[in-house]
Amino acid sequence: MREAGIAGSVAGHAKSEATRKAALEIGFCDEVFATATDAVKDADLVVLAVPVGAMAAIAAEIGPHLKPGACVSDVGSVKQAVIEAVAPHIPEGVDFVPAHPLAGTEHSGPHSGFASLFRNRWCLLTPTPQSRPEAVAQLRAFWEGMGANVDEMDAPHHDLVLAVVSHTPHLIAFTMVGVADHLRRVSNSEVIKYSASGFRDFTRIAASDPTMWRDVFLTNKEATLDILGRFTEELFMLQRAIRMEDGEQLHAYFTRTRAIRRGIIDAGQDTAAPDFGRVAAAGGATALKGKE
Ligand SMILES: NC(=O)C1=CN([C@@H]2O[C@H](COP(=O)(O)OP(=O)(O)OC[C@H]3O[C@@H](n4cnc5c(N)ncnc54)[C@H](O)[C@@H]3O)[C@@H](O)[C@H]2O)C=CC1
Ligand SMILES: O=C(O)C(=O)Cc1ccc(O)cc1
Repeated sequence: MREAGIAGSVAGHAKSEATRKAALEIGFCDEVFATATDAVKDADLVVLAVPVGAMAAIAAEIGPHLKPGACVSDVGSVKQAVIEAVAPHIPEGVDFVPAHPLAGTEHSGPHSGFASLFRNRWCLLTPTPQSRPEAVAQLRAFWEGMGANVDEMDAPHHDLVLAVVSHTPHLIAFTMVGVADHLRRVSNSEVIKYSASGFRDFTRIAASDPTMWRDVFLTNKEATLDILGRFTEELFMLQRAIRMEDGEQLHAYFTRTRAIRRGIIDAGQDTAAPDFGRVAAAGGATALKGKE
């Protein structure tokens, strides 16, 4: 936001004093507040950036303190649950436009952010029937200003898509690292030493924040279980093919998956920065304040 010049000023809130201090030191925020209610005062845009399971509590806290005409958004990895948690606390005259930038790392905290994080990455907006088109357009411009490509979809579809492309793959990575850890015949040092890039990426993903991922699976339960069920069916089919030494089936399967990968095109676009006002960021909630 700051690099793109789309924030007049950024106010932040995080519960931990160390996080607030770090956010100021690295220039992530112009000011930090010990309470979310202070951070959102006079903010034009408030971005909730807490684990999905903590969204309801922070929305309830800030609800009565939001400026009329403000827009509330979030970056949660699951969207239906966030809408259910946040929407009841949004007062009349304040917009709520849920969003999910598909960008991040296994690291957490203010030091994990960097200006190019969202460049050429997708940000999915899942407006509710109550989200005014003007607010949706403004939030789109906000994310495009940081270099993101923006798409809109409804929240249930978002949650299903993410179960396929992110949530279930993360679960598989967590599981595979757990399996390697249990296998006493292969030491942890051998796992690290000899891991090819695929498994190394599993271990990177397995280092992601446990609270965040617990909340993702608890709140996107149905879609994750649906995809996981399909995954295990395919896995059993491949397991059987290996047992039966059915090379033809294995080859046909891998030929199909290779074609899918080759069909995936990385399309990116840079967009112009919108003219945004003053931004207030909260470790847990980020708020954009009036242009000064
Ligand atoms: N890390 C990633 O790669 C991505 C994360 N997300 C989503 O963004 C959100 C935030 O994740 P990160 O920024 O990675 O986490 P983070 O750990 O860097 O920041 C989370 C903040 O929430 C605060 N917090 C935690 N529990 C809280 C509670 N009960 N009440 C109030 N504050 C609380 C923490 O103190 C911290 O300041 C999550 O909903 C996550 O699903 C979305 C895209 C990518
Ligand atoms: O670290 C990775 O590879 C990620 O996939 C980061 C990530 C985590 C959660 C999201 O909702 C979006 C992106």
